[in-house]
Amino acid sequence: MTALSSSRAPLDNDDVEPLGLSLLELEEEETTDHVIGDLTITLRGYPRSSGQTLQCTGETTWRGGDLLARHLWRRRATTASVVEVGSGLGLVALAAKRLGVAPVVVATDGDDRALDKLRRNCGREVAVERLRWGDSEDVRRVLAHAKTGFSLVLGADVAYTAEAVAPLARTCRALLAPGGQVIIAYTRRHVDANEVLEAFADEGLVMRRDALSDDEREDAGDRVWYFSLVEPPSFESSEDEEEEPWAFDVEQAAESLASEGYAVVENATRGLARTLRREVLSLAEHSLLRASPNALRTSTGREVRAKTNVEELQIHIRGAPILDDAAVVAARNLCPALRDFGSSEARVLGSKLSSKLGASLRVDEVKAAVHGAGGCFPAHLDTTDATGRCVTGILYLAAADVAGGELRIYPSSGGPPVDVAPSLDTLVLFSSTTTLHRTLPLKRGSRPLVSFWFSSTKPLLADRTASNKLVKLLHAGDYARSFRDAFTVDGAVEDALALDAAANAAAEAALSDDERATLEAWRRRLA
Ligand SMILES: O=C(O)CCC(=O)C(=O)O
Ligand SMILES: [Fe+2]
Repeated sequence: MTALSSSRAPLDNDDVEPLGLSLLELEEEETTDHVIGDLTITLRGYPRSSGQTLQCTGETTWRGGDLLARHLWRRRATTASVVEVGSGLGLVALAAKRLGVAPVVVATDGDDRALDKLRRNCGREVAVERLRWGDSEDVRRVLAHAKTGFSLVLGADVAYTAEAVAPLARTCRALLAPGGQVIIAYTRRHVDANEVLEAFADEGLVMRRDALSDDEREDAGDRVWYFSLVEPPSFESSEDEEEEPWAFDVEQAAESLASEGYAVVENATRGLARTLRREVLSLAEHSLLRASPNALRTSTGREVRAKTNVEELQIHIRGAPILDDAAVVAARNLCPALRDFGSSEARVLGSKLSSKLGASLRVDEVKAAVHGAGGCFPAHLDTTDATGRCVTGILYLAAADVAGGELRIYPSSGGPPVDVAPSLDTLVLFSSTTTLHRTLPLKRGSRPLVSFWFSSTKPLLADRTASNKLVKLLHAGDYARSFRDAFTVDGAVEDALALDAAANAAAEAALSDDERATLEAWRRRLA
């Protein structure tokens, strides 16, 4: 079984070794009846219990398949054409055909043994094609049955190894017609549901977990769910996708990110910034942005001061649970470039950075924001490592009339702060975990931007925690000022700042001789 085959999860348990195909010879095939509403579908294949030991499990049926077939029966919706990926014995495809879901139904599998049984079960009723996920030749052959793509793409129990999920998602995307729907019955096994959702989102297929009906929940227990598309993906011509969206040397930026902890690029896009600016401003006009949840908090998390004059909306989050939010759905419909940014431009940037940095970056979040008069972020790090976020990107979208509102970066090298004007089409990338930054108060105009974060499962930028302690001491005055600039100062803010000053004094007293020497050299250089 190769990663591209569409056979199904063989094992419930990672500890169970696949015993090899020879075992197939020992198993007796059997005929089983599957009751789908008022239909009975008879299939020949290996008994379900053998799924625990067989390597090739397209030859038995699985609970996700029963459930998906029943879902079609309950749904009673008709459509133009159906394709099933990883059909196995053919239950879902046969149900689709016999329920009259569509005049065109195509069953597929990537595994030769499964295909034999699939062909036998489907007879002349349902067309059967070999489809190895990610294989464009196979996709082309399947698409011969529905020239503009299939209006319904189905898959049951198809997310069985982590490596197979990306080719699966790509294949579903390639088979889908404009305006079509994808329904995946997912069974919780080795691959986390969020990984599946992310892989589909990476292909522009933003899906969510659907609620099961009571009957379905009874059948499915707590291990099977459906995912379906929240919104149709965009179907711009594929040439557009191929075109490089970024107008700068990403390798060079990656180098600077790795060595300095940040990179600043002007004229970063080929016209995208203008479109995004229009879209982000339209979100503000439609009152779809919300007050920033950032606040000044005590070390116990209690909010001391809310953040003012900053409004924002998360647009893309991996796993996409946020799409239950009506404002986000409205925003995504209103703003196609913003909607696609996470799965197209940001993703392209992430994969280019990845190859340079030797890691695998994926888009973790995309957020649109508009900062108004006085809006300002105090000095902070974006994350302290637990979330796996490693790189922050901000694409600034302000017009020429903007004054103030610079991003101030405090380099880990101990050099002077770097101020970046939030001008249209300026992109900043920096280390989310180690680059201390703030913004300066906005004096005139507004400050629209798109910020995004990449995560990685392994650390890819040098750990600068040690030097950052010194950076914070080096800029302690500006650090404190940034809080006064960002929040209306009252007794509680003064108390927080006094605590911070005491913490700095203690940290400075505890420095090693080497650290003290470094800090003093930095101070002399800045003076
Ligand atoms: O608006 C900016 O330039 C930076 C905002 C920021 O630091 C953040 O959202 O974490
Ligand atoms: Fe930040």
